[in-house]
Amino acid sequence: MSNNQRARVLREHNVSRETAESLDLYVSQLTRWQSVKNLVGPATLSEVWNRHIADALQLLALAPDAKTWVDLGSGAGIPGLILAIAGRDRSGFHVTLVESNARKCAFLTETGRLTSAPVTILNGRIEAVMAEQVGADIVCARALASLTQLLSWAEPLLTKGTVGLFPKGRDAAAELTEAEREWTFTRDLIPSRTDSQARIVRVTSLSRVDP
Ligand SMILES: C[S@@+](CC[C@H](N)C(=O)[O-])C[C@H]1O[C@@H](n2cnc3c(N)ncnc32)[C@H](O)[C@@H]1O
Repeated sequence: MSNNQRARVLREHNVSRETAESLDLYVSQLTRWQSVKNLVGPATLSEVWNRHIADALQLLALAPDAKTWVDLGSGAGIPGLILAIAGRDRSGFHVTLVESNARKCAFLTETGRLTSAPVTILNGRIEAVMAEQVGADIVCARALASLTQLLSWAEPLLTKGTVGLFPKGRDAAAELTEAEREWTFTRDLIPSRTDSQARIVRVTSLSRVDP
């Protein structure tokens, strides 16, 4: 793991010493659990600061005033747990992590506790818990499903004022075209800071296309 990569990410995201220490703890937990639980793609661990930490942190800058976040299909806590660690000094900051896999939830619970991250971990299926998340400021999800599926899951929130932030790869424009067959929404395609081909889709004011 490159110390240069770590230093650059911490500098570019203006991370405090205390938060850097907690992110180090997150990385050491991820590395320790990875050997037995395979939480992230094995090839990505050597680039964890850019591929995972910076990729998550860039979302904070897109919603500087948001306090309540919901991360769908959180996996190893990307982006949700990383956001909670970085945002934990902000008053009222809280992230709900929704993850159906129990062993990933065990990792999230232990690592959330060790890093004092303001998280609630919901070990269940997204479709079963969305109604209780209405009113959140932001819903996000990385590497989970097509944009059409994400909008469908997040409909109870996105139709009531929540903003969606969905990191997507190079097919973001095609995913938007497909989603616009079923949904009407306001959207921006924001260039990713970690991958020149990737985009973050920001969605607001969702409604279903009239049949
Ligand atoms: C490919 S992983 C991505 C994890 C993480 N967001 C990331 O970017 O590394 C997708 C995760 O979503 C979870 N998942 C898939 N469908 C789900 C559902 N319907 N409800 C809750 N979690 C789900 C899986 O267990 C898995 O951990």
